[in-house]
Amino acid sequence: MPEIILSINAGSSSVKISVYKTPEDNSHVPTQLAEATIEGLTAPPARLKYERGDEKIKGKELENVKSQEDGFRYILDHLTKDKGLPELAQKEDIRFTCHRVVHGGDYPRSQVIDQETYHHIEELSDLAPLHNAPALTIVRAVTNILPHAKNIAYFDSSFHNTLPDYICTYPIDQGVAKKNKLRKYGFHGISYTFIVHAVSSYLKKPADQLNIIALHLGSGASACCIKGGKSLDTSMGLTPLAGLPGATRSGSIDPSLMFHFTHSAGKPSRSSSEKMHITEAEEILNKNSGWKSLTGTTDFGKISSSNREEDKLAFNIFVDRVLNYVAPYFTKLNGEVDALVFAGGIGERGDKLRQAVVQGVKCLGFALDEKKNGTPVESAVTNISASDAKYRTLVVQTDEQLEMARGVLVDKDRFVGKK
Ligand SMILES: Nc1ncnc2c1ncn2[C@@H]1O[C@H](COP(=O)(O)OP(=O)(O)O)[C@@H](O)[C@H]1O
Ligand SMILES: CC(=O)OP(=O)(O)O
Ligand SMILES: [Mg+2]
Repeated sequence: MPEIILSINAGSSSVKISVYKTPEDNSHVPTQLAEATIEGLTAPPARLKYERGDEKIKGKELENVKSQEDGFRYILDHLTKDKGLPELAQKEDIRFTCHRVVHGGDYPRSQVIDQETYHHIEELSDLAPLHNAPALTIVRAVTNILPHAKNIAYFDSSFHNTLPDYICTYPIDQGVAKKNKLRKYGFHGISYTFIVHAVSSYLKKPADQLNIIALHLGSGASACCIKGGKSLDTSMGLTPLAGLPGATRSGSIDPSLMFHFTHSAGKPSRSSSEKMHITEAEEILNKNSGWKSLTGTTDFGKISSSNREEDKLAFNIFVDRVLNYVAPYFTKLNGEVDALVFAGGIGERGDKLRQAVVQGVKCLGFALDEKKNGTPVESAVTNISASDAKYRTLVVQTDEQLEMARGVLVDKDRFVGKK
């Protein structure tokens, strides 16, 4: 009998939930029944996008949805009330819930969320202040509302377990580093796993032979150097703050900057609560920096099409910081690159940004077909390279929910029997 999988992706500015049915055969291909996205949590009012077959809702404004948990509750209600989705007429129909958890510490793969895993994820919350705590509010809501469903955590950090020691070690006192587990972890790994699978089937090349420079550019943005299908380097670090700037995040800055920014940097922030213990410095760099601090908006679509000086500056900063990773990753891969991949909300929809980034690495042999780049992407993988480009540039419509649902089918036996 087909079973229902609810796949939940709590991003820093959005909640995306997809509903799948398990296949009748032994394939690892779930069938998507519906997909709901609530975007704009950092630029209210939040908006709903819903797709089930031909039924589509686009941009419905939601006044009372302010957090990832509100978003989850709204979507669950919407799904169970949707008469066109008889497979999910009642909450009890849901057998598996997958949760995207950004920081998984040393967990090398997905885990059933029991008390031990829950507490471990909670302990890691301080290292992903915009993510782990909101994801756990959803886990708690699921435990209350759907007590019969099996909760499984998929970690953004697991994909980067292959980082070599010379890349994930920070040059600081190693006693302190080991005791406090201070190292580069890296994130967006569920998306990078999807990208590897998608590019592998698009190019008909085995995943373990693929070399990719991948850019996941959304509210949070990161770059990943993928060698032989595995993470060799990535721009995020101990936390998702490092590397590229984002909607509300500064990205990498001189670590001393905070000492000069405010003297109360080390004090608990006003929003420190039982759920989130962060200092004023962390609050400033995670929640009050990035595009929001430069331009007043977190909407990179608006920034890209604006002529205001502050928007142009933000755009140029992003292009510059992205380029700071592309050429070094190209050399780390010895120039043997199957594709430069753009993904995430900005990577998939930001044609102007793609154009500027690719222009910046033109000397390496990347070039875009302007028409293909300017056409909204529709398939999972779209080749936007110019016909005479030496290297391929692809846009991948990443789907973290699908990647997690596939994981359930692959690992079902491991989950069964464990509560
Ligand atoms: N047309 C567009 N051009 C560039 N950026 C866009 C466009 N539409 C949306 N975006 C940006 O995509 C980002 C959201 O990306 P997404 O990956 O969905 O976010 P999250 O990190 O919450 O998962 C937002 O910063 C939004 O402004
Ligand atoms: C890890 C991270 O920054 O995720 P998101 O882009 O979804 O906020
Ligand atoms: Mg995201």
